[in-house]
Amino acid sequence: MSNRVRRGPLVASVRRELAAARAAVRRCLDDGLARQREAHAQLSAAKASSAERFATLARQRDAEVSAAADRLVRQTAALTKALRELAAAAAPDACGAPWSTWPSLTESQADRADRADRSDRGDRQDRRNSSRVGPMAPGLLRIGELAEVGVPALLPLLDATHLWLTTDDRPLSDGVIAGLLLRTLRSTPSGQVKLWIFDPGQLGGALAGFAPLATSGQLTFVGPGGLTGMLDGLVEEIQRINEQVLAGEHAGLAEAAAVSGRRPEPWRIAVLLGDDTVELSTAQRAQLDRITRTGVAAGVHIVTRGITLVEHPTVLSMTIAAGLGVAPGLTGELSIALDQAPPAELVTAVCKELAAGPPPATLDYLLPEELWTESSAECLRAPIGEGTDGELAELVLGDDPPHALIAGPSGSGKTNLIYAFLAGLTSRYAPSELELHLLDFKEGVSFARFAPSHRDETWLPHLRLVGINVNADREFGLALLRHLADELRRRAAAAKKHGATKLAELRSEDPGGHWPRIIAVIDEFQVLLTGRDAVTSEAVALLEDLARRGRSQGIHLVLASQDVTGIEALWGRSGLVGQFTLRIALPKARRVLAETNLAADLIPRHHAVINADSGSPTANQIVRLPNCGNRVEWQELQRSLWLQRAADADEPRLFDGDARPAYPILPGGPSPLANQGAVALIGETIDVTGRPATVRLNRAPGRNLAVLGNRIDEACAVLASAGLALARQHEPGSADFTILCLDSDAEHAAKALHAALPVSEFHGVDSLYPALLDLAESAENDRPHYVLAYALDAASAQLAARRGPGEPTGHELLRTVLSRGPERRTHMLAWWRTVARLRDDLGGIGARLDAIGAWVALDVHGNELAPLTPQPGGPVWFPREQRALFFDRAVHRSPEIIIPYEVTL
Ligand SMILES: Nc1ncnc2c1ncn2[C@@H]1O[C@H](COP(=O)(O)OP(=O)(O)OP(=O)(O)O)[C@@H](O)[C@H]1O
Repeated sequence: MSNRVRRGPLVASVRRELAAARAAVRRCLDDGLARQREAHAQLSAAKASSAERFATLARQRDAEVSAAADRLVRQTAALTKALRELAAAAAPDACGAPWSTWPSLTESQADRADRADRSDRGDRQDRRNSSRVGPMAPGLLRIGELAEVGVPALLPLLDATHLWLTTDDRPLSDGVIAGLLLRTLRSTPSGQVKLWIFDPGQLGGALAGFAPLATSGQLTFVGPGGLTGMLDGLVEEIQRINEQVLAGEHAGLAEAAAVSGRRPEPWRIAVLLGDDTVELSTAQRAQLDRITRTGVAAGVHIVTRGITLVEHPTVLSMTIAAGLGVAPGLTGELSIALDQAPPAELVTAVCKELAAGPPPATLDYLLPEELWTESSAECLRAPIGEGTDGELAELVLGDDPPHALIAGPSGSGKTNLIYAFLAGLTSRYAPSELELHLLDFKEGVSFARFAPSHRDETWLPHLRLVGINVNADREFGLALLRHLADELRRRAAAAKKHGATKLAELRSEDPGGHWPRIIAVIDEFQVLLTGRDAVTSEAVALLEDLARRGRSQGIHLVLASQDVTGIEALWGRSGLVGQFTLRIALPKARRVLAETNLAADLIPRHHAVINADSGSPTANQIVRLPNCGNRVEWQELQRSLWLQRAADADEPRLFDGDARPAYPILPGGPSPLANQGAVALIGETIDVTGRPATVRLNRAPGRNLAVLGNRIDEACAVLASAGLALARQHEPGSADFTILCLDSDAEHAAKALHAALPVSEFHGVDSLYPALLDLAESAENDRPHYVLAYALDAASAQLAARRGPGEPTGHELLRTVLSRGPERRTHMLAWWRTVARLRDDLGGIGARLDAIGAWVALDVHGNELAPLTPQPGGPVWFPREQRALFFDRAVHRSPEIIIPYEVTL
């Protein structure tokens, strides 16, 4: 029972709990079912809207993709543009321009000339600046375009890399090399890149378009056997540059150039075009490796096709296959669509232009901004061209160096250099500061432009004397030196008086004096020193004196010579040469610099080596000379200088060895002095002033003149000028003239003179005897009577003919007139065609010739004149056209050379 009782509450409790649990479960179930229903409802609703939502999302996605694509296009375009701009800046002008835009192809010769001309007229200073040589390497060089990107593919080369091409397409790779070379050459100053091309496969044919550069020394084609020499040469260059140019101060030429502002050495590029036949020897390989490792710093670059280069940071390698290039070191994986080779005619045209060099600067390059502002008290200083530093390079003459020697073979530009120096000097110094004497011993008229002429009335106001075509007239050179020696004496005396030891002191002690510096330029001066005769010995003595003492008196000599003989003529006289411390050597000049100084062999044309230390190799200055020969430019300069001259400035004296001096119009008229002896003019002396040669016909015995020789025109000219001059000195009608003409060839001239003289008789061979008889027997004692006899020896037979008893022969009469005439004021001026005939007429061998006090010899050799001169054996004289030897016993120690006048009757 008790168990039943006790079990009852437990059951009930369980039942309650079970009921509660059941209720809870039922509630849960209901909730679950409700949520299930709700979820089903949601699912149904979601299912209903998903298609639309998907479509929306897809739309959103598409829009974003398209916006991103747009952005990509825009950004790529901007990037490409920026890259292109960058490329254009990195590869400017010739470095990057497509071949079709290169001016050489599109610009005609005329356009180029016009462009050069326009730039010539530009501002002088700008031109000086623009002509300066840029020291830095050009930009990057275009070889094609990055295939996928369309951006230029650019390579560095100068001062940066060697280039090693491996290729299956030789023409394409050679085109790449040609393009690189052409761009490099065009974008560096002329002459600053030297090329070697080793092309054993085609013997230079692969890059034949560059051949014009070989003519100007910018390119060397290396033959199959020349590789060793070329590599050895480049190794030596690198070594030299390291030792002497960089000298431990700079890491490379690029750095040296950046510091100094000028490139001390050109770039050197060796192009090696290999093929299957080329196998480098061990030695060649070793040299190539050395160049590869060390070359870039020294500006030496290798560009190879098919020849392996050693691995080195400066080696850029590129593989060319299937028309594309891949250069991992440059563009990574990207391939390069390579440009076509430059057109062959473009290569040749550009190379021809480069070989010709840039158009030379001209005269105005040397002129100052303002004329005549400098003082020459201390020295004379003028530019003659542009030095390697781009600055004007000057010649200086003063106390040190005092004198200059210029040398160069024919055509090397000596005259041009002298023009350049004169332009610089005459535009800086006024004529009161500088006087010029110019003498040219060669045939030609290079200095004639500085004197007035019928074409141009102007002259160079500094010029006192100019001698042209003097080649045969060494005496004129001597005359110039004598003139300078006189001036030297005058200056030395003035310096002594003022206690001055040099020109600057004299000028400050004597401020009112006229003490310009004097420059005497003698071109082809060796002609003056060629003979072993009195002219040479006197010239050398004078030159020595002038060279030694001229320094302190402001007299400067500039001697120019074409070949060694001139210099050697001086070389034997070390004292003389030593004074010429300023040396100027034109290309290939020999011996003007010191023996060990070979610079003149290395300079290109239109350049000069200036050396102010007697040619010592360390004092070389290389100068590029402008073209100063242009006549029109000179005329312009000369006119502006001429217009500034002083109002009383005299014209310079022009001596032209090829011209006959005209009979001068003498100043004044009849002179009372004529009564003591009138003066016959017989020609012009070879002298700085062009002084007339005269014979005074006074009452002294022997005052007759003999003209000797066969040259009819000149003999007639001597008699005509003598007759006209004599007539001019007497009152009209106060003197008599008798013309004797014994040869028909001279009749025209004799009659013309007869007509020109106031009171004159004319006799031919028929009336010769009576005329001589009159003259011999004349009682007249005080009236001047001049007998002008033409070809007197032609009447020798008549003169010798015997007459009746007691009658004198014509010869006797003639001798009487000659010997007794002068004291009665009757003078004979007679022409004999040989000395022997003169002697025959005067009495034959052993005849005394005292009656001939003066003579003029034309084509007569010196030894034939022995009986007429005090020198035993006669004077040293070889007849020359248009020149005569003149001797007047009354005034001369030895005969002098004269030029018969050109007389127009
Ligand atoms: N710096 C220059 N630039 C351009 N042309 C030049 C230059 N120097 C000389 N020339 C030209 O070269 C030619 C020869 O020059 P130049 O007459 O001065 O030589 P040279 O040495 O005096 O010759 P020669 O002794 O035969 O008279 C001339 O036509 C001249 O115009």
